[in-house]
Amino acid sequence: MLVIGIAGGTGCGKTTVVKQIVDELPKNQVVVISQDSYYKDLSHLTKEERGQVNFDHPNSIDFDLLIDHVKSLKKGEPIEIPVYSFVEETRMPETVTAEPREVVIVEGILVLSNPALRELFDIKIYVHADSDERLIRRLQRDIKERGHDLEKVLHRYQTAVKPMHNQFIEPSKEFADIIIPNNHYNTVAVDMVRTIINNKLA
Ligand SMILES: Nc1ncnc2c1ncn2[C@@H]1O[C@H](COP(=O)(O)OP(=O)(O)O)[C@@H](O)[C@H]1O
Ligand SMILES: Nc1ccn([C@@H]2O[C@H](COP(=O)(O)O)[C@@H](O)[C@H]2O)c(=O)n1
Repeated sequence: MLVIGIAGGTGCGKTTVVKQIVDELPKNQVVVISQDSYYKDLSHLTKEERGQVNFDHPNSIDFDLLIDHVKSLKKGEPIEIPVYSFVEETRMPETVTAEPREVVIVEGILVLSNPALRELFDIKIYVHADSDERLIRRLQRDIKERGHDLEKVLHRYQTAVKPMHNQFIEPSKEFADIIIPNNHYNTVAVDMVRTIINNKLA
């Protein structure tokens, strides 16, 4: 089994890069786990209280469960991935079953910042895009897909996203084996990662 960690700031293109990698591999060879699925359950808080949470701090993530799940997959055991709602800003009651596969991809802003999780990765990738580019992408996505308004996105960006990026995410770049520049779509880098995966699997 090959376990790949893919980190990078919000809007850098992690999900897009993962999709580009996975699209070229046989479906039954890959399982993708998103750190976003492991936001802690906040159903005991009101929606307004949940809106005040710093979702970019490592404490907002249930890393213990995420680490347990990666270890289970490595042992060949299936896992029950929590379902997270960005609109409700909490965990949903249902889970999704994921089976172990030859390639396991774990993607999320903080996946290279946690030492115990990092240790489980065979390949560590950091996707880089400049902060202005990421903010533009984030604004478009959060307004369109996550039901936030302009003021909320900008407030969060200034109070949580940017400071946490500088404190935890950007410094985790030093642990990466590969850094993918993604201000523009980077097909060459994606091809190289695919080749590395195919060589490892051969
Ligand atoms: N290289 C790129 N150039 C322009 N837009 C991009 C690029 N990569 C991703 N995007 C767009 O930016 C937004 C955020 O990308 P996404 O892959 O969801 O980032 P992340 O998972 O890192 O938050 C999406 O709308 C996506 O289509
Ligand atoms: N309820 C939430 C939970 C998280 N976020 C933001 O998601 C970002 C991480 O996801 P990416 O796909 O962008 O990597 C993170 O920056 C959180 O601020 C949110 O907006 N609402």
